[in-house]
Amino acid sequence: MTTTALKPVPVEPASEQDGLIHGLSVEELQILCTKCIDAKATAYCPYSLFRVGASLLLHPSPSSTTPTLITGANVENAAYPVGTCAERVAMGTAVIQGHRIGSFKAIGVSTDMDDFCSPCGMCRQFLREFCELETPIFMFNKGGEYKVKTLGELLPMSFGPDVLPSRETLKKRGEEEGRVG
Ligand SMILES: O=c1ccn([C@H]2C[C@H](O)[C@@H](CO)O2)c(=O)[nH]1
Ligand SMILES: [Zn+2]
Repeated sequence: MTTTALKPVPVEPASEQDGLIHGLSVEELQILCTKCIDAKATAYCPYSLFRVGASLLLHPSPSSTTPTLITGANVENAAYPVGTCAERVAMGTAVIQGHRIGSFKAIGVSTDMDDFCSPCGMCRQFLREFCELETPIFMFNKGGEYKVKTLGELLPMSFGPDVLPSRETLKKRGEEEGRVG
């Protein structure tokens, strides 16, 4: 299932350096855009009828000749809150394939709207577990135009695994304080 590739066009100045857009080549940005638009077609959203597609671009491995992407789409449920967003479906898929922090070069999100849809708060936190704060999130509208923000911009002063003391520290502290759990 493929869409005619829409050309990604920024609607705001995007950071460009050495011919790269937020660190992505024109080819990588094109495939990030195409993949999240294609993924949108796989959404299960009979309740909201609001299709969302997400794509995760992996950092290239030394042996890879073409960009590698993992995709997801929103999956809803008759019990509405049980439904899952496209971003978490994509990231969950990546995680079970063994990817972790350091794997992800960029994230793409697309909808059928003229406007730009940014990941919800729950997805921002979910992504925070596995992405650097510098990771760019490209938000594409239905025409392939985009706005881009880093995860850190979308989730300032965030809480992440780095904040938690190690299990060893917690255990030791618990023992010192005479706590059981
Ligand atoms: O960034 C977003 C925002 C919403 N949705 C989904 C959740 C629900 O299925 C539908 C309407 O909120 O869109 C996503 O997948 N990603
Ligand atoms: Zn979400």
